[in-house]
Amino acid sequence: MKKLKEIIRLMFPVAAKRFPLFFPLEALKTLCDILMPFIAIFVTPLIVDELVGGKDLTRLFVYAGILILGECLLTVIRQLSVNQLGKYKERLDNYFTRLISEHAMGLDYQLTEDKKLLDQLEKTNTGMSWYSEGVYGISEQIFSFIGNAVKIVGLVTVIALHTPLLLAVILLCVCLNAYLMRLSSKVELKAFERLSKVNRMFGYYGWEMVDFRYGKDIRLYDASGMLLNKWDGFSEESYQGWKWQADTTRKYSLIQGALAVFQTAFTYGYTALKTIGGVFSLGIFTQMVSAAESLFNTLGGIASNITDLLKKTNYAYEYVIFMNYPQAMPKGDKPVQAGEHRIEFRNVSFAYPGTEKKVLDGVNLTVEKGERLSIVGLNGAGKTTLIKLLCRLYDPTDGQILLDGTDIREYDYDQYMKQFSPVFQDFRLFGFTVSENVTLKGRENMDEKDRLRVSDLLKQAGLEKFADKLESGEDAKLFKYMEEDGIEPSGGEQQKMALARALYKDAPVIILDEPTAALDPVAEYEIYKQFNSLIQDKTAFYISHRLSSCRFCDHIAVFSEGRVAEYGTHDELVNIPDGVYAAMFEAQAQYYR
Ligand SMILES: Nc1ncnc2c1ncn2[C@@H]1O[C@H](COP(=O)(O)OP(=O)(O)OP(=O)(O)O)[C@@H](O)[C@H]1O
Repeated sequence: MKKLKEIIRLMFPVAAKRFPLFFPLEALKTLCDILMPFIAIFVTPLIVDELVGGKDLTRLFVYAGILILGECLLTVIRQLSVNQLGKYKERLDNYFTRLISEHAMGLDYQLTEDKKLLDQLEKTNTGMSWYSEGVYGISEQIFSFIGNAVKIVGLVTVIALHTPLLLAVILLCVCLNAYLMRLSSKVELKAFERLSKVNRMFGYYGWEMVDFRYGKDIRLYDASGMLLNKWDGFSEESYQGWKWQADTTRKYSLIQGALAVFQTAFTYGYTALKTIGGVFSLGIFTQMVSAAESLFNTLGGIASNITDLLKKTNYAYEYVIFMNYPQAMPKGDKPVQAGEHRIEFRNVSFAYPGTEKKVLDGVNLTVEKGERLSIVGLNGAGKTTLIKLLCRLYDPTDGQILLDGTDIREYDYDQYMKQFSPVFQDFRLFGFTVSENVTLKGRENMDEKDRLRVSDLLKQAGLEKFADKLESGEDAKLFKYMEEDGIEPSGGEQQKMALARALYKDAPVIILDEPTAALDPVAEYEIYKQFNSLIQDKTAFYISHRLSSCRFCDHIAVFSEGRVAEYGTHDELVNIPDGVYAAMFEAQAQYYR
């Protein structure tokens, strides 16, 4: 009950606000459901008694008219409501899926690799869409429950007035039925728990196999066999889950069928005996039979409402858990000062969540306002991790990062995130147009100024010729996977687009994490030159394995095993005997001599 209350509190106002007619239509449908059986129950005995008794044609016509017109009217209203409600089903599902995705995108980055959260997301999506049908499924059960409860009061009164024994037998059958339904739904819930991880993995491998981005590796490394094996494994596990559910609930379904047959036989036998004995008129006989049948169905209906509601509540409650999932990092409310920033890493150490190994170990580093710092080091030295901490994708395990002297955890998170224009090694372009990828604004929201700026930035990022070649210019859509006429930019072109995106954001701190790895040496030189003049007084971090980029920087920090092994200018570092930087520089220089 507590869970249902939470679901109603969290979901219903949102749904009512988005679709104001949904709940009134449910109420109208319920009203028709309540009235419908009573027309037949009260009018049919009148017709039967009139046929075997008075045989007055006028009365018969009036009764038949009430019966037919009433049922027609209610059926039409009900069908129209059901039809309208059906349209809301899909829309409600899409709307809540959107809310789930919106919430997921707002969660702290480090939670994206939290297995518990990923399982929760899977449970929320399948729980809402498949198992509970979200607001649509829950409200359908609640309205149906209310309708059935009102009907039961009426039907019990009608039957109890004539035969309390029949009422007692029906109630007994219904209680047994409800108990069996409860057992079945417990089994189903267990299967749902068991299948949530399997479904996630199943979905993951299913997508990977057809994802264009994996196409090259699949073909060249013959990975299809391995992927299919994985998929077969999860497919079998999934089948076993469903099989277990079907096998376990089979006996309950069989007993439920037998109960329905017994109840019908008893109703007809008992009331027929009473009619033969002269206790009931023929009209009462028909009234009792149809009221008993209706009561059995309605009681069965209400029992199924309760079990279904309990079951759906458990599934839909996954949404409540997900929407209240605790964020991983504390956030402050201090405003960030406008302008350039001074950044200080003070004794920063870090191990990734769920791991022991310190990827950063006591890092001390200061970057003054407008300074350009180059970070170099071997693979796995911790360079990208340092940037991830600065961008608050993770928080340090120990130590502090200060922006203008204040711990970054104290700042308003959204404002803080606006201070950085990073280009990560594993940046992603979206299936949008070129200009949308740069601005991350829909075409309809871009004005002339934005368009001019995009052209200018693409030029500055070295994409002038690329854009000129495109038939629809900056409105060209990316990726064939998304659009038939989608373009497939080369790795270098994609990297340049990511650079244009960073320049468009125009944040006070620029971070380039190996932004030139896919660029040819001429483009690399041009980009650094352009960037250096474009970013003016901004504070900048450049991570690169090509030490030539260090020429553009004021200082170089050499990382080794999570520590700053060396720090200084290029001239200072190349002269350290047996220094890490000197060795790296010498190794690279050899190839160019
Ligand atoms: N999400 C993660 N979870 C656990 N360990 C991670 C994660 N990301 C990175 N690591 C580990 O942290 C270490 C440092 O990685 P990082 O990406 O910071 O190195 P890097 O210096 O940028 O290397 P490269 O030059 O190869 O880009 C590596 O050993 C890596 O395996």
